[in-house]
Amino acid sequence: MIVCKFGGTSMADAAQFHQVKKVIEQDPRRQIIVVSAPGKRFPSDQKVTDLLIQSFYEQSPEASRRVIERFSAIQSQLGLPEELLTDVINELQKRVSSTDGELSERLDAVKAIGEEFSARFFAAFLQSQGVQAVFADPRDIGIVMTSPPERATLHEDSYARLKALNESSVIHIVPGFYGYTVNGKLRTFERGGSDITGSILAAAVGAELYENFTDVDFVYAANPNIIENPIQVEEITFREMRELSYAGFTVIHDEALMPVYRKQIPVAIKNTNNPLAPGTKIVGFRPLTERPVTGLTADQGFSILYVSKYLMNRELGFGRKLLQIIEEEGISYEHTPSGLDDISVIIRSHYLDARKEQRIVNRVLQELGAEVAYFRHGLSMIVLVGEGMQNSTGLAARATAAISATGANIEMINQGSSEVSLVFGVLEEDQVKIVRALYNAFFLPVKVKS
Ligand SMILES: Nc1ncnc2c1ncn2[C@@H]1O[C@H](COP(=O)(O)OP(=O)(O)O)[C@@H](O)[C@H]1O
Ligand SMILES: N[C@@H](CC(=O)OP(=O)(O)O)C(=O)O
Repeated sequence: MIVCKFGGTSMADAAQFHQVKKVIEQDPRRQIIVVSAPGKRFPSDQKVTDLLIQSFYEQSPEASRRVIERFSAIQSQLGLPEELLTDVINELQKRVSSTDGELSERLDAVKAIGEEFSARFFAAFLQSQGVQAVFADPRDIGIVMTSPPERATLHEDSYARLKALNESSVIHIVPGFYGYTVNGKLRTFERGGSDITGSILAAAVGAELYENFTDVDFVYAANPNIIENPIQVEEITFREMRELSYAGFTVIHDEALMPVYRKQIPVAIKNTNNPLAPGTKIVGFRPLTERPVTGLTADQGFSILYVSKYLMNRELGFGRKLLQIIEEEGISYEHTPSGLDDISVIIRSHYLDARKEQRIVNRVLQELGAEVAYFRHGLSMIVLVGEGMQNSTGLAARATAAISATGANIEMINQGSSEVSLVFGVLEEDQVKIVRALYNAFFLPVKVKS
């Protein structure tokens, strides 16, 4: 049994529906198919999920109209029953105008329309082509979620229920991205969460492989939107992929790796439109290569809380108290590089606003007796990742030299959460030139001086 996930670009229109059907028919083991909402048909297009969010917040008839237009085009081009489109229209109108529940719950219900109807339409299309396929409602098969809305996680009891999918002989078309709480409340994962749905199902049924289909032939050593023709990564460890996915590699969601990793189920990242290409294998272990760094990535939208107090390192519990203040504001943090008399806390900027920042600074100065405390914004995190890094001497020096040669300042350096990553905090405006400099330093053949 193979579990496949097809992302938004793979489900973007009727032609892609035909292509996904072709891919499924290439291997009879492809029995559980997770699909995302229709994504971009071309670079400047909009994902249906983004249009649904607009239709919710802006109560925008234009955004709702464009959602219906996307599904209408698929329905008419595939000759699907009109009732399916009517259902989309009715469900969209009902959920956007609902006043039942908290705002974030109502938003989840609207966002999930994209995946639900992508799956319903695709199942209907396969049936119209004589394929034994059914729409698998997350409520019925047991994708049980825990709160909170928008970033729910799977309830551990789900695995026992989902295992039953193993006994089925028909192809199950499962909408990604969402499930239901024990009280029947719809909850979505974080953005990009259909990857998580696929991983959960693969783990639950003990799949021999989890195939994550997207629109690129490989995972590349750097974002192909920044580096032209980047080096292909044919094999990568779970640990490396998690570090890279966490900080900007949008090709797979970082939380999608743990369920399959626990069961040592291999993952393959493949291209829906070039399915016979080998793709990138995500494995538990791989032999080290001559290249210590496997990939590099960048993610922007970070802030830094800088705190300084003489002899801070001698004050028992100073760090804990500082992080307690952050926690009491409902903020999670990313890194806390520190020195003898100072400490920095790296935070994703979307958690912050002027009033929160002022409250935090005041408490740090008054309650912790800090001499200096302030926020800096507009930072990017650049992450170098590689299993070979831990045994590679001089790597940090090579990286800092490459960054310094661009004229950019390094605001922060930190060992990542595992010894396979190194994190540099830089100004957002320097991000692209630094990614290019690091890519040249670690991936381009060294130009031997003649
Ligand atoms: N290192 C990388 N390797 C491959 N793709 C990457 C990388 N970093 C970013 N990407 C981008 O991720 C995109 C695939 O993710 P996404 O757009 O979410 O696709 P899907 O719709 O299949 O979920 C690729 O088209 C590519 O532009
Ligand atoms: N459609 C949802 C879930 C998802 O995973 O989409 P994609 O597979 O296109 O990244 C989102 O945009 O977040």
